[in-house]
Amino acid sequence: MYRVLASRGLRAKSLFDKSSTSLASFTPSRLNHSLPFATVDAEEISGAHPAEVQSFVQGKWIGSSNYNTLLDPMNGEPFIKVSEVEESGIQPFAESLAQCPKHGLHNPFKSPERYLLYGDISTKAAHMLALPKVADFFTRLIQRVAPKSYQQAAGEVFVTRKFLENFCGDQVRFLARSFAVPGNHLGQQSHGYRWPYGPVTIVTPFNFPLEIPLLQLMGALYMGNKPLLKVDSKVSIVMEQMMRLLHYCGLPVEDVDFINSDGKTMNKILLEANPRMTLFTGSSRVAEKLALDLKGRIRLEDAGFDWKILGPDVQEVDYVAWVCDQDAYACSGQKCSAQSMLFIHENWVKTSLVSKLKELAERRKLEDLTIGPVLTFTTEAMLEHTENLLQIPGSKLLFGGKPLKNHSIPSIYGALEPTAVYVPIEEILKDSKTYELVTKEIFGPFQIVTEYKKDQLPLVLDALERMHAHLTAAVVSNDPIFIQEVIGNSVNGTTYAGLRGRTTGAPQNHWFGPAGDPRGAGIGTPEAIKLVWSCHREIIYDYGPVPQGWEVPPST
Ligand SMILES: NC(=O)c1ccc[n+]([C@@H]2O[C@H](COP(=O)([O-])OP(=O)(O)OC[C@H]3O[C@@H](n4cnc5c(N)ncnc54)[C@H](O)[C@@H]3O)[C@@H](O)[C@H]2O)c1
Repeated sequence: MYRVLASRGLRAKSLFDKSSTSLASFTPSRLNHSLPFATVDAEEISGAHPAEVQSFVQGKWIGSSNYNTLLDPMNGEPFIKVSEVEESGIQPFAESLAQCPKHGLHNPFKSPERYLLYGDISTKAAHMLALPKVADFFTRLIQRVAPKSYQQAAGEVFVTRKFLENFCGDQVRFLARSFAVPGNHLGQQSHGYRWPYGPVTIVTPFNFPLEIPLLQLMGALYMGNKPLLKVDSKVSIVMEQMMRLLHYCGLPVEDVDFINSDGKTMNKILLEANPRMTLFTGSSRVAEKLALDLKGRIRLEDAGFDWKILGPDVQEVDYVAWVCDQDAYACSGQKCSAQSMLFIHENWVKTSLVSKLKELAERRKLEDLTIGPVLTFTTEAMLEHTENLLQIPGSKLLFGGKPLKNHSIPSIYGALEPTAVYVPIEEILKDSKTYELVTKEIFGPFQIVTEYKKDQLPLVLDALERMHAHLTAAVVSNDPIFIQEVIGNSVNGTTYAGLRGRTTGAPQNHWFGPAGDPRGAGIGTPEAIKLVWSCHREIIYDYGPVPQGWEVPPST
């Protein structure tokens, strides 16, 4: 079986290997009828034509009789059947991971040609994603399962492509660059190497169905690990199709396993298969549980309660209002980097900023998915949270706070107008119960707005100090002294500073991840890949010669 599958992998690879013309001839017009890797048509998936999602283990696609039937978030039709592995079916996944030694599939001393192989796979996959038909396929597929505007979904595909372009050619081997330091005597030198962990697991959430899993998966592979990937079943169809594209681009079939399961089953695999490293992206609740279960062998990208501070210098009100709207409400607020809390300096309060923000939020509409279903909070839960906040003295609803109208979003999901609640800064800090209520992450189109006077910056900094999650932040000001003070007194891992500062944006060209936690992971850049997916190994060469006339010295 292994041989058959391996040769299938090789056949797929040879489509490219014949000559570079095979890619060139893969033009949009040829793609009009079908994509050579895809098993679904993003447009056709429906209650009448449900799609099926499979898992992949030990080189083959597998189904199961245990289906998780997903409802179309736009109309409630049962439209995707995810064949989920049950606890009784985890053995092949654990066995497959166990086949990979701790020293990985490759490392600087073993199979170095695989660094080049992954440069080639990245080149081919990037070319594929650059084809308009393929980019459109993934954009639409993302939209079907994690409804967001076409532009937002296309942005995810674009970042994924750019990331792959960054690791073409020799760039994968450069990730494993080592260094050497001269030793104490002739023949001695110490060399520092980036070493893989071997068998690893990746667990990712629903909100970026392509970008998060693909970037982490490739990072793990580049450094020589063998990953088992689990994506939230609500959206795993996207990565299932991407796995097929990667196989088409020459990914060896035995290098990655892909599992669909619920959280409990995945937890069991993690305990039984004992991966050497796990990358978890998702809620803090699950992150903390896994950190204990896995005895710390984990890196985390967890909750975001992301803040933006508008500094004392008021400029470009229209632009800043627009960025605030995008940060808080694009993807219906379901970005881990979404603006959760806006601190407005009194100088901005005198401007039309909030009314402009309201206007921009109110032009969002379901038809183009600039506002849409919320996948992990119901409408009732978000309305109840709003009500609780409005009990705080001095608080008020700035806009929103009502369910969306005229839709067929099923009630298991949320449908809320873009919402902003004002809470006075003194009240936010008054007691820990209020603080916790105000800083609860609502993964939907929801933000807290507060104001501060020029002598109240210490209160703002105190509010930041008390937060638990330190993912993204923005200091919107061109005043270097103000920026210095805020940055010097805070910790968020991805912080934008300057008039054009935003909280969202996880492109492939800068680090994205939390700070202030030794378990914190990163995504996107060479530094993130090296930190998350490799450890340091030092080899001290000491060849000699032993000095002439050397004698056994006294013991020490
Ligand atoms: N920091 C980041 O980069 C980042 C990125 C995206 C999302 N997030 C966060 O993710 C959260 C939203 O996602 P969610 O609510 O779907 O997260 P979640 O924690 O419920 O689920 C994330 C993944 O973990 C799996 N899972 C759940 N329980 C598990 C268990 N016991 N063992 C193993 N796997 C388990 C789920 O099936 C899913 O695949 C938000 O808090 C958001 O801020 C963070």
